[in-house]
Amino acid sequence: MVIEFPFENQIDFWQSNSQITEQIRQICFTQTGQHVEPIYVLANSTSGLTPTMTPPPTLAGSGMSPETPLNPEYTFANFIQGRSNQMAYASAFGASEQPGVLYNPLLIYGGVGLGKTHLMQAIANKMLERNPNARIKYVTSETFVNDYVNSIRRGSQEQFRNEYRNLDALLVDDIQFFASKDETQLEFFNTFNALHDNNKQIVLTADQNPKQIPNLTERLVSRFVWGVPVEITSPGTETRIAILQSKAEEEHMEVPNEVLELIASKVNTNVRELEGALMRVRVFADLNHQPMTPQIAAEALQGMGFADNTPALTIDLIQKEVAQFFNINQSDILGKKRSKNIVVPRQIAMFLSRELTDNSLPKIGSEFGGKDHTTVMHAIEKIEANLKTDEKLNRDLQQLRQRMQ
Ligand SMILES: Nc1ncnc2c1ncn2[C@@H]1O[C@H](COP(=O)(O)OP(=O)(O)OP(=O)(O)O)[C@@H](O)[C@H]1O
Repeated sequence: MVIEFPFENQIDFWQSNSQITEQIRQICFTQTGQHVEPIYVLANSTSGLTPTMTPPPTLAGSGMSPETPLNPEYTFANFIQGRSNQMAYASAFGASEQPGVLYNPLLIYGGVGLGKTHLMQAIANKMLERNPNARIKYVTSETFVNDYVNSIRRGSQEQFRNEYRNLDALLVDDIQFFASKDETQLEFFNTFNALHDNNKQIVLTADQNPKQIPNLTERLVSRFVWGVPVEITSPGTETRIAILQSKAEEEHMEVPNEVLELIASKVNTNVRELEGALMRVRVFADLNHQPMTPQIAAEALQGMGFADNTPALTIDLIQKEVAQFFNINQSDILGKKRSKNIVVPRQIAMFLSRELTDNSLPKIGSEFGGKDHTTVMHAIEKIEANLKTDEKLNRDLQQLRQRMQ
């Protein structure tokens, strides 16, 4: 599938290929309802992007797939640990410290977008940091299958074996696709043994425990679970917030905590969607020339199929929004100052509290620093009267309502 992607207005916001890839994943998911992996991002010269993701050279004539480059951004340093991935992190880190020794094979399994590939590649990146000449091959199981089939077709099995067995580490992503491919499973079994017998590191990922993957031969399953099969599950709320904070920092974005909390509360599926949601909120806010507020975030994520748990509008939230809008402090709104730049926002906040919440006049008064209900009534009448003639007031109120819906 080829997706034409309207870079124009949005290019400023995407500074790295990984972000673009993430965004494309999101778009593919929205359009097709399926998780697909974009292969290459081709950028033209006017887009302002350097085409760093152009296809790497093929191994001419060998029938072997082009090398899949490791993503240098997948490191242990930027992987956030939580209860859901602690074991996987510790085992992967252990494998990177002493490849081929303790955690061999290392099998990480769990649902989509939870960090399996990240950890797998972090091992390889760490190994390369220590020894830039380490021979490491990263493939998906589909690539392994294709390479094997091509080697049969071309009679180049010797070359295939050289390619896959003379390694310091072999990383195979998504081994569930070996299911039902008996000949490939036998070839992989032999590859596995050759590497393992020589204490070379093997790292595998799967979408579920291999014992539950149908149509995998028993001897292969027994090899897969030989070392330490570790599961990654969906991160809890705190870990999701920490991941968002780290992502925002990486991208030099200043995002208020309430916004991160809102995104984390809505997107509880996987980390890929979590990151996509953050980017979506950022782009949405920028395109609308609005600051990132919980309301804007909720609007940006509307209709994306995430949980609708937008916090109910409260008087406190209205006061905060109005204060931010008029560039004053919330304490000014609650206080007694009588200067015009404070009195008008205070009256507006009271007016909106009456309009947008179910609170009574006495309750609103008490939440505005213990004021009497007649003060609230006076404020509401004043705003209603001014709305008949004051265009700016109409515009301000319109914008405030939009922010809070
Ligand atoms: N704990 C984490 N800390 C920081 N980033 C994370 C974490 N978990 C996942 N990510 C990020 O989420 C995105 C998806 O992760 P990754 O591709 O590793 O998932 P996966 O489990 O391999 O998914 P799939 O099964 O779809 O291949 C990546 O950008 C990765 O960096």
